[in-house]
Amino acid sequence: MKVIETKQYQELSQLASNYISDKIKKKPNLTLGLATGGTPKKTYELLIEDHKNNGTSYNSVTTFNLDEYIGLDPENANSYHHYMNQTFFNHIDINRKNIFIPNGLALKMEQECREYEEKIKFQGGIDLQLLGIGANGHIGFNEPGTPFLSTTHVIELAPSTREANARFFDSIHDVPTHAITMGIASIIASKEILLLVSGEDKNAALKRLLTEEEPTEDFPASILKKHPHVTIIADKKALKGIGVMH
Ligand SMILES: N[C@@H]1[C@@H](O)[C@H](O)[C@@H](COP(=O)(O)O)O[C@@H]1O
Repeated sequence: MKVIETKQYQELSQLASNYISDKIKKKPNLTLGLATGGTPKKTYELLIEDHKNNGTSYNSVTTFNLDEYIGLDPENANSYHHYMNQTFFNHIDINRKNIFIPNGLALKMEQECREYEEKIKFQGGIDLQLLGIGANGHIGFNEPGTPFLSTTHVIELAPSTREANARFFDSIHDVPTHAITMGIASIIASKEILLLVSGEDKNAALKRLLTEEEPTEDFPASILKKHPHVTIIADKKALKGIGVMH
């Protein structure tokens, strides 16, 4: 895993945006895995700026999002469909038919999960997966204990995840209890992974990721150690007290 340290969140976002936009320039029909949450917000903002100022085109790009809450309508302000439209898709020239986000309202969830995996495979796999990390080490919504061999599935959210994400909702009672998420095996099948880590809240998780030895299902992000092409961009606060080789 290659670690790039930045001074703060702004610089982290700028590097991440440059990284992604360079990939698209090199491969205009890139298949991009996307993440939600607070961390990548600024990256999306800068990618939009880059699209407007430099003409980076998403016309041939295909995207797959990591996850979605179960039971939230795409119009719901807290759904990841809504987040992605508002934060990114509405502002770039992506072809709507090339956008894939798990359907949290599917009547047959098992079928939805299976078909999501098939769509990724049909597309030839994900070239670059953008990732964040939960304070408990979750990636996507794969909570501690999720099997490394998991593919897209429905998961019960950990109480700490619901608490952390309650900041986006009116009350913690409104945070869905379940989500549909790409599995750990689906994430790790991506050809390349870009993990963004910002702020002191993530310091302990990042420390565990960078220092502990063997991957363990108790700490989902630890699987990244087994992936041959992972780049971590982290700011000083996230890296506080962690010795990183430069
Ligand atoms: N499901 C998302 C993850 O995809 C995200 O990476 C993580 C961190 O979120 P944040 O960037 O807001 O800290 O938790 C959320 O629950």
